[in-house]
Amino acid sequence: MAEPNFTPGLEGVAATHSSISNIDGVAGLLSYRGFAIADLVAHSSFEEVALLLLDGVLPSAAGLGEFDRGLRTHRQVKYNVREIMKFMPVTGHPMDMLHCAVASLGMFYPQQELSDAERENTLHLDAMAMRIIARMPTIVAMWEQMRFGNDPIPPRPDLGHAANFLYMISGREPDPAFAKILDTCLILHAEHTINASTFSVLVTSSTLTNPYHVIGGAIGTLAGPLHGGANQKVIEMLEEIGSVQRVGAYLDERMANKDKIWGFGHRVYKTRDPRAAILKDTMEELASHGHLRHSRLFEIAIEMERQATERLGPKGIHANVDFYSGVLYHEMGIKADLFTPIFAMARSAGWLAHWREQLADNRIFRPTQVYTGEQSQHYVPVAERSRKNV
Ligand SMILES: CC(=O)SCCNC(=O)CCNC(=O)[C@H](O)C(C)(C)COP(=O)(O)OP(=O)(O)OC[C@H]1O[C@@H](n2cnc3c(N)ncnc32)[C@H](O)[C@@H]1OP(=O)(O)O
Ligand SMILES: O=C([O-])CC(=O)C(=O)O
Repeated sequence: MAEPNFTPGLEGVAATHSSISNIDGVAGLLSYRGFAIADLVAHSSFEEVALLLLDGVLPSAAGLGEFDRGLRTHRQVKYNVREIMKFMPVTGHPMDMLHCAVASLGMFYPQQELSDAERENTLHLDAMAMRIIARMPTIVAMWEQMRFGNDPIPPRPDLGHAANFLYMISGREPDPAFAKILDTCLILHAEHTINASTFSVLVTSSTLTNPYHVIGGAIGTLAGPLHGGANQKVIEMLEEIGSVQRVGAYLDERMANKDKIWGFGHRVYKTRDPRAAILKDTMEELASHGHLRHSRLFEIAIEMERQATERLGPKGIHANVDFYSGVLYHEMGIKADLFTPIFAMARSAGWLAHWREQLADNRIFRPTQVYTGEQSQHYVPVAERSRKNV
């Protein structure tokens, strides 16, 4: 039998057909359902983008209103979820908490498997997706209060998705400029073709399991530092560098040790990630209007991007979305370990769009492998094995 082809990391291998988003990694372009992300950031909201991703078309005013009302209505999570969270160690990472809490939703909103009729009922799938998108920010914000010994702050139905999250994590009336920045970040993080966590969505969805397992698995995949977890690593790296003057020496040392520069490089983009450009411009603009400080970390980030691009740019390695998102959140006073959970809150929209797309034309994922192990071994009983078998 012919040996199957193996491509490490499945680089360039198409895992599905999809009409959800598209990347031109050479030109540095990203669109959702054919709409350029810059247009969506300029004219849309996370709520509308989530519905666009799920349904494939820009919603009517009535459709958007209904979806938005649904999100606001379903923000509360059952009291039992809070009871489970009480047993989690407060020192645990919020991504670990989110993974467990979202997976636990399957027990409180049971849906072990979807019937054929349910899988074909797009309204039913939309409603399930909407509830998950609505509840993830509440879970993250509950944890932010509970881990410091406070009671969770109930969601406010009069606030939009981004503003309500800022309210729940701080207990303060959100600054509209910050709510707008967070809305921009949520739009930019909502979807990105078949990245690692979305690939996990395809695989999990293809077994017809419930969407809580699908999203739980995706959260776990996003948490890693080579993927969504890089945004926290970036801010820790900038803190470690400490000053603009130390950027060059830091880069020299990491590159000499062949260590990665966090927030740089991408499997698909061989130029600057268009989202990094929008996030940096957003920061510059807000700083120039006095909404954000032009802080030490932002100055270090700018110098870091300049020097790292000088060295790595010729290899096609540039700043990615994780490079500036963390700096923005940091400037808004959000703790570093919440950066990846915020990414997950946004990406839930794209994940659930892929869940729906997979269900619409499903075949279980079952790739093959190139076997590299032993053949035809002779079994030796334990008493007869020599020490070198240990
Ligand atoms: C939301 C997101 O997931 S965006 C990505 C977030 N992740 C990061 O920022 C972590 C840092 N970046 C990386 O680890 C990688 O660039 C990834 C994981 C994003 C992409 O990985 P891959 O496409 O598999 O590229 P790979 O890791 O094989 O790198 C190819 C070459 O570029 C180099 N390279 C890639 N990224 C970096 C980086 N950030 N810093 C230094 N060198 C890098 C590698 O060392 C390798 O060099 P070599 O050919 O001399 O051995
Ligand atoms: O696409 C990827 O490989 C990583 C990702 O999720 C993103 O950049 O948003």
